[in-house]
Amino acid sequence: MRRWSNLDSMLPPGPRLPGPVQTALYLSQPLHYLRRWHQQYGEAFTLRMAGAGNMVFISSPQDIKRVFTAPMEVVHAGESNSLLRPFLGPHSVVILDEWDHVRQRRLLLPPFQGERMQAYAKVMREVTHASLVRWPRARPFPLLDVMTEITLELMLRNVFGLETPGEIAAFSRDFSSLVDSTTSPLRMLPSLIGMDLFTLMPWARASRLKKRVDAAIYSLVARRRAEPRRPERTDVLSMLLESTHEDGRPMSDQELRDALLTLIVAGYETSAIGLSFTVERLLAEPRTLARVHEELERVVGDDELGPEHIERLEYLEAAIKEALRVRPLVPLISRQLKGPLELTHYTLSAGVTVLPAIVLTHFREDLYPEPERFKPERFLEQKPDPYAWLPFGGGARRCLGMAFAMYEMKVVLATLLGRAKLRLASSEPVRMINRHIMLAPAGGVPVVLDEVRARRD
Ligand code: HEM
Repeated sequence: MRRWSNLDSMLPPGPRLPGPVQTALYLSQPLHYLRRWHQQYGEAFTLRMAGAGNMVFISSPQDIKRVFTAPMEVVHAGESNSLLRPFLGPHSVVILDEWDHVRQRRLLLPPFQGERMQAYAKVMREVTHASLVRWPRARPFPLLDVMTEITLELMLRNVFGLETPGEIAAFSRDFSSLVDSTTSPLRMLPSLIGMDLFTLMPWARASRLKKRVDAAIYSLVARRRAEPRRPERTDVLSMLLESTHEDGRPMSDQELRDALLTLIVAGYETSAIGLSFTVERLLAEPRTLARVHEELERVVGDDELGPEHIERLEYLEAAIKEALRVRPLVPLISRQLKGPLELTHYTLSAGVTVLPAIVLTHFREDLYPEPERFKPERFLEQKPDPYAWLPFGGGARRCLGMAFAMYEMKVVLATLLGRAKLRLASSEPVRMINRHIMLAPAGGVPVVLDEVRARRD
């Protein structure tokens, strides 16, 4: 049904509260208010956010398809990430739009294509085994912490190609401190008004840390450029060093630095949250965990987990997809309109921000009957509809690391669940809370590890 707003005849309806009140409500409890306004105003609604103008939230696959398939001149995503420019650099794929974006993305794509994933499997498996034996026993600990250590190490080994424990530990320490010191909303403030905090305050802790991280990346790049080619190297940086622009130029040092930092920032925390939520859902639903165990026994048994098994772990893959549906760790994505965009019932004009609300789409009763229930079977025999299942966004901006993240989650979980006897530390449901722009598990999913079986391979 078409319901016109009384504020602007071209926009879907929305709350009539003053902009600052809408902003405050939304920021206080985003999920609660999004769901409430969705119920109240229907599948497309408009919020007027202080400083951000009109924001139209959409949730129907038909509308989402229109956004994902619109020409790149009409839908921009890089602009809203521009506050990350001082941190990620001018060549970061996340802050670029149109042809600049296409060109940079093409340079990064080859190491993230599906068939490349097998090259990363061994490191993923071994890092997980090594982590598991260090986990505390018989007392609660937050799963998210150990998952974050695993995914950060995997980025450093599989993407950066680091090999020695000393180098990995030094980089992890500086990088984690840098992320912690830059991502609080207060510290983001200067970037919001276009100021580069790192240049303006060279003495600040964050600026010093960034200098250290940058220096470590530049020295890694210099070392790798000087190194004779080693065919056994399968890391992402090896491929990026061979990547060339259309005119044959290799990527510059700054482009490589921006790419590496972007990949690690986009990739490690997201995957750790995805892993933690998947384990949490499986432990909370013993029926599904039993099916995962049965599949691991049947497909892997006493063998060393390898690519030939990973592709056959269909139930585990369906469980990960279902966990990403019920726990969409990136709840919203956004596009700025540079020209008119026709939705099913509205035509939006340039200047509006349109937001596919993943967290609303994933809970639509018409798409997912009993939407709150964790049912991996939904994804067992059919591929997800890209406009109804969108934990990785979509269109030309779809997560560049999607194949990597899905493969990584499968390998880490198959390795862990084959050996670890875990249980949730509390019977209270784990809530989703805001962490930066993501949704993370409150308390980091406290679990207890009762037993670790010896490696069977
Ligand atoms: C469970 C894990 C992950 C989730 C849920 C996730 C989700 C997302 C989402 C929602 C977007 C925005 C897409 C859009 O606007 O349409 C995105 C973008 C991106 N992701 Fe991921 N991501 C994950 C893991 C990773 C990993 C492991 C990497 C790298 C190795 C990565 C690299 C990127 C990059 C570079 C972009 C920007 C793409 C562009 O602007 O063209 N992500 N991701």
